[in-house]
Amino acid sequence: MAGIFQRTPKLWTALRHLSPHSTLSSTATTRLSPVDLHTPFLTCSSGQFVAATRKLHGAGAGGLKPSPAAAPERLPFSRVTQEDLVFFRKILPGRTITDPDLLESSNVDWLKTVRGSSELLLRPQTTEEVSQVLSYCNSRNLAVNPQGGNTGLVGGSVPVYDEIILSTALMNNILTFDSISGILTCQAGCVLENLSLYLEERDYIMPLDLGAKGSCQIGGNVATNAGGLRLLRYGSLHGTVLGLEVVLADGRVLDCLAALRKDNTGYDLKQLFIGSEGTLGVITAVSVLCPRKPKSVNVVFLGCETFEQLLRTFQLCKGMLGEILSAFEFLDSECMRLLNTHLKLSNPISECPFYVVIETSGSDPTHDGEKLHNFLEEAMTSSLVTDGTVATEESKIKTLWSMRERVTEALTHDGFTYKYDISLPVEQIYQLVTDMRQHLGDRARSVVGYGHVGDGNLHLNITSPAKDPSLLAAIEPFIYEWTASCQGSISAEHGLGLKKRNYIYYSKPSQAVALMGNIKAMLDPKGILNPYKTLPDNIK
Ligand SMILES: O=C(O)CC[C@@H](O)C(=O)O
Ligand SMILES: [Zn+2]
Repeated sequence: MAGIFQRTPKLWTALRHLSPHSTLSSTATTRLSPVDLHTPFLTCSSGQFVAATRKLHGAGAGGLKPSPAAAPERLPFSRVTQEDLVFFRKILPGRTITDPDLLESSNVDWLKTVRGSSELLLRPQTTEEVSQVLSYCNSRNLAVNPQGGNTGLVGGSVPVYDEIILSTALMNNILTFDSISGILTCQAGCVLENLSLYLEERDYIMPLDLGAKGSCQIGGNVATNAGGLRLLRYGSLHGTVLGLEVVLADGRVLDCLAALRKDNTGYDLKQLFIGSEGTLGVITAVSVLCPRKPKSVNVVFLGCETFEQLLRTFQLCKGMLGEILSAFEFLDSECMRLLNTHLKLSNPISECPFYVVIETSGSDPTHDGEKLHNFLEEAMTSSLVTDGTVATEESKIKTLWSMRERVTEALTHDGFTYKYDISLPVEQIYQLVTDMRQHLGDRARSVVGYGHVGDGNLHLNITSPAKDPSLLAAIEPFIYEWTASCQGSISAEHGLGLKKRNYIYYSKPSQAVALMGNIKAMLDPKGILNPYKTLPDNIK
């Protein structure tokens, strides 16, 4: 059951044509009944559908070679020989892949913007096998590209040249789950969605939820420090990952897989590997602190006239929904246009410059419903929102979430996409989109803004009919300079990978980058792990 509310009779009339929902008006003549808000449901996002489409469609137009600027020279690593293959086949029988057709999808990133030319894919099942592989590669000076679900957006998960692809896909066992503490321990190759389903059967959820959950793997999520849609509520993986098992470049196994909430015995080494994009070690197992599955989830889709009103809605929402607020996401009208045009998704409310997806997750449907009702009434009477719809039933919730989760997919049908993942003080996040539009004029096909308002994380995406170096030159370094002028981050949650590594200095001082270089040299002296990623080509 879903409800729609609106500010004016005219809008209400328009909305009634869209679907036969109940209404909540600011004049309080018709209100959302408690039933609308209290209907129980099982899960709260449409990740499965989005992930499945992601798998099928891949990305849109554009070249498959990294641009010369993005591609450094091949470093002097050894090349795989027949003797090497004999060794790998001995330790990984049937899982040493050299067939070019089978290698194809592992050599290309999801966006189809980076293509490597690896001739060897290894599929270990155990930590011991990973250790044997790395120990051998290190001694032979063979470069290795660790790979999870290959859903990354910065070219971090595919080889640049002929690096050996080390896939974690077959390391997909759940090791333990403690139903009292909620601590899950599993191998790195477990697909995020499978973990979510496993946990939901036990009344828990993963603290992480992403549009790519049908394909992405937990090891890859941790390696990129993926943020996603629940970060506002459950925090980043730096907090929810309690332990890691990592195989170092020389094959040593670092067992930091403790499943403890508190542990102050020395430096917290696992933190180094969270977000290191496979450059410091290969994550082979993870223990994660999982929240209880909420008993009551509501999703609201709202329209705002200005970004200023959207921010005031966020402020109001934090105050009035408090502990039950679990997501506050936005998309602009350009995103809505792409969803309509390319995916045929229809706008569930009337047209607005900005749209907001708010999710509440709590333990008491009556309490949560009342809070949400009061918030919506206040948001309307103070004219912060112009239109909206509420969903409590699982399928409606999925439909509303897909308006936000499928923007990435819609963009792939719009042309070659330049992607930016920026952290800024929340008041400034949309100004960047406005300035970029003005700066580019009609040189871009679309300039869209969406993202995680609750985390101050903007996804600014720009499309053109095909890859366009002059457009790129207009975007960069403009966008990085703009971000740096606000002390923002040029990578909020996607990592630096191949594409962004040389822009690190816009967000990190040279001392910090130099220290990162020292850490890399200490843990991986030959530099065999995911070369050409994360760290800049020349460390100052
Ligand atoms: O496509 C993007 O740029 C963002 C993808 C993802 O981080 C999201 O929040 O939807
Ligand atoms: Zn995101």
